Amino acid sequence: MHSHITRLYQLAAKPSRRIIGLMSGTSLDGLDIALCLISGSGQHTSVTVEQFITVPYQDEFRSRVQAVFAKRQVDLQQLTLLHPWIALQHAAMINQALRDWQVPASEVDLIASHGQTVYHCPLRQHQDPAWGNATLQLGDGDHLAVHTGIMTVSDFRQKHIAAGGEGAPLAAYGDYLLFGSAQENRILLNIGGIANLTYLPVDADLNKVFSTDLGPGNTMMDAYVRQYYPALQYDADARIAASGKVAPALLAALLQHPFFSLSLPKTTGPEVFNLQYLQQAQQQSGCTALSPADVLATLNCFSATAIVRLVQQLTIAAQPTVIYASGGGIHNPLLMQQIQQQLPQFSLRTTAELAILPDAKEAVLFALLANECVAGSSDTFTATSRAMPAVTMGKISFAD
Ligand SMILES: Nc1ncnc2c1ncn2[C@@H]1O[C@H](COP(=O)(O)OP(=O)(O)OP(=O)(O)O)[C@@H](O)[C@H]1O
Ligand SMILES: CC(=O)N[C@H]1[C@@H]2OC[C@@H](O2)[C@@H](O)[C@@H]1O[C@H](C)C(=O)O
Repeated sequence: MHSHITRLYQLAAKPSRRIIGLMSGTSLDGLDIALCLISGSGQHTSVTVEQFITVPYQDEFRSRVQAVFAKRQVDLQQLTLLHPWIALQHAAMINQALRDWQVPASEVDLIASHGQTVYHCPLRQHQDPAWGNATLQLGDGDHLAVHTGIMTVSDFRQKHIAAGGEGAPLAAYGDYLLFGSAQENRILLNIGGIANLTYLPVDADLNKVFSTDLGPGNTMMDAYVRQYYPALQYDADARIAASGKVAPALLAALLQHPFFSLSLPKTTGPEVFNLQYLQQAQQQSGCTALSPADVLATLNCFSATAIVRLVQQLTIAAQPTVIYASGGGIHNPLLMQQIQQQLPQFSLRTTAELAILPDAKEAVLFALLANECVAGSSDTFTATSRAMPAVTMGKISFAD
């Protein structure tokens, strides 16, 4: 037997594993690195986040990724070069974080790497029956493993698609393992570039658990700010949006997108919700002469309304229901205020109240998926629904 396999076997048998979860999301703001101590697996999983940092991306990283990001036509050489290059950038960020935390690589069992999504195209989006669901994440796992010296699990989304899903959201798996409650229905709402939620009914009956994308979280607001205020990356604390007025006709046009009428669960991305879509909605509604502040106020309200409408569609058993929010959108006070105002029957909190830092949550979820990949059991997820195929996800790369 190869010594790699022996090591993998020993790793799977340990009572707890130290796993670095990585998330590089659609906002392109930075790499989230969560150093997690994960005990057990399946229903018996518990996590302590020992360290967390978001390493901001430099302009060079952002512009190289943006050259292909969510674009139908790209330079194939650039795409090919990016695959190892992103992994090398991420490896350098991990190595630096471990030095700062004074944690030797030999004390880390695994890296769980989401990679960088560059294109997401489920069948219901591209609508060409000759093809199926597809998604592409760059940042090769072998390069990460070799350049950190740490065994790496990567490319989680392909197995979900192979087993009948759309490749996203994968949040339901980790949310189910960590946050099920016997006292209350829980909605885990993540507001990143794209907003998604996981619904966990009381007792977290696996047949009813699912996660779905909701529509744009920050992505359209960020894209607009980056175009009209080139010195800014986002509308910090919604200062610009708060100084504008919502344009009802534009809001109504934005809410017409067919994505909102698709059945649940569903997925989307900046391939759909982007500035081109905004321009189209402005023309349709005759709102082409709005001030940037009014456009941002409307986009902010659009994201809030898309989230609220989907939550209102859920069939929720008659128990108290609490929304636990995470992701960068929780730092947007206008967005959070609109969500709470439009959903007065729910209490809106953050995952900090469940002992997981809201900014770290997605990185932790990928660490959990890697833990399941090496130490989980095929009995944990038994649902046969399209939402949560019962498969382990991720590909294993050895470091030598
Ligand atoms: N103080 C703030 N005020 C307003 N918005 C903020 C603030 N801080 C962060 N954000 C928003 O959060 C975004 C980053 O969110 P996050 O890191 O959760 O996204 P992501 O992980 O890239 O997205 P996804 O989950 O869709 O892949 C920023 O681009 C910005 O829009
Ligand atoms: C294809 C892709 O990268 N999708 C992301 C994106 O960011 C948020 C939303 O769109 C979600 O579907 C997903 O990420 C989270 C982590 C998920 O899979 O649960």
